[in-house]
Amino acid sequence: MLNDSQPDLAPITRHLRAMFGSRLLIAAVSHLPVFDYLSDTSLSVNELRERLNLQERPAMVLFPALCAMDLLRYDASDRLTITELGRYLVRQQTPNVAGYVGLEKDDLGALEMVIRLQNDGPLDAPQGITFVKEGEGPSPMDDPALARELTLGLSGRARRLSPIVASKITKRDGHLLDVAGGTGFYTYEWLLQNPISTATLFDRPAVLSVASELLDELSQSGRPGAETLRERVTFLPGDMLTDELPQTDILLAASLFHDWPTPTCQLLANRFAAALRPGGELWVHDAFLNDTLDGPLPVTDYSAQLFWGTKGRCYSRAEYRSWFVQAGLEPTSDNIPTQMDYGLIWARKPNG
Ligand SMILES: C[S@@+](CC[C@H](N)C(=O)[O-])C[C@H]1O[C@@H](n2cnc3c(N)ncnc32)[C@H](O)[C@@H]1O
Repeated sequence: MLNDSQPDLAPITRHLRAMFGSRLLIAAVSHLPVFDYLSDTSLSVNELRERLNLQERPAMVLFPALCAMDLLRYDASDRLTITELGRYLVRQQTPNVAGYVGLEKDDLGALEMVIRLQNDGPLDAPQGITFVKEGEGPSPMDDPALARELTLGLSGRARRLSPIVASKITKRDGHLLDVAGGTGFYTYEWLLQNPISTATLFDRPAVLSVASELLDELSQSGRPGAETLRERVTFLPGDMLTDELPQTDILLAASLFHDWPTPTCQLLANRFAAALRPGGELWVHDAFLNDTLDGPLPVTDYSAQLFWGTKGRCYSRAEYRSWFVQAGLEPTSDNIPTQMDYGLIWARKPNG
């Protein structure tokens, strides 16, 4: 069993994700070019978006990242302006390091980041988008080999974080619905801590077959209660965007919203609210931007990674809570850290 007294693995994922932040920096300095537009004026988010010809998602990945790098900031009128540090990226200033950053301008990752920023995603994705199943188009989550690779790729993080998450979300005799539950570890650990409760693991069929194998392994581990898991879990294949979801007391959305654009997040929040029984709870485990959309740096780097690979980005708690309110839920003010730059927030469905 793991718990939060063990080392936080965040340094590893921070080093990994810094690559995507670096690509944003090079794109902003050498290709877009953000610092030229802001060199002698401040601009609102929408004004800067228009000048750069960026859609909402790439702008909400790039601008928070440049703020987190202390290169841009919001002034008292909520307009973006260059910081003292950022002035060293303005070409008219002497000295500046825009040319030095520009030595990397032909880096293939940076060039592809520019394309993705300008296009709000890759120009072409013949196999579909990572971790996403939407409509009739191809999805790697429906290809047995790719679904296995991607699901097992998440399994180490899930093994590590799931006991911590299970210890922090509500203990309850009732039902947990783990939507887009992937490996199933969040479900299994919660059931181990709630010995008479039941759960549904909802995901694509190819993902659930990997989750079932992982459950076989856990069931035979000798851990107390592990032998009861199989009879308490229902594997439910489906499409969370269109299929009916079973009624539940607790709904867990772990690393889920961040794969989707804002309108889909609102749709999902509405669907999840409808699946909750009165008094039920929607729990989100994710990495959150500051409500001021200016950091923290590990999360803006993660947002850049998600922008690169999925249809989503990281969102602030305020953005989540606005979806919850629109879905008829009552957000709590709890901000519960876990590890690896993740945390939990939750909302309640009113009674009756
Ligand atoms: C980033 S993974 C998160 C998995 C797990 N919750 C975790 O935290 O490890 C996203 C999951 O969403 C699932 N998914 C994507 N689109 C889906 C859809 N339309 N219906 C159901 N599941 C979907 C994927 O198969 C994948 O397992």
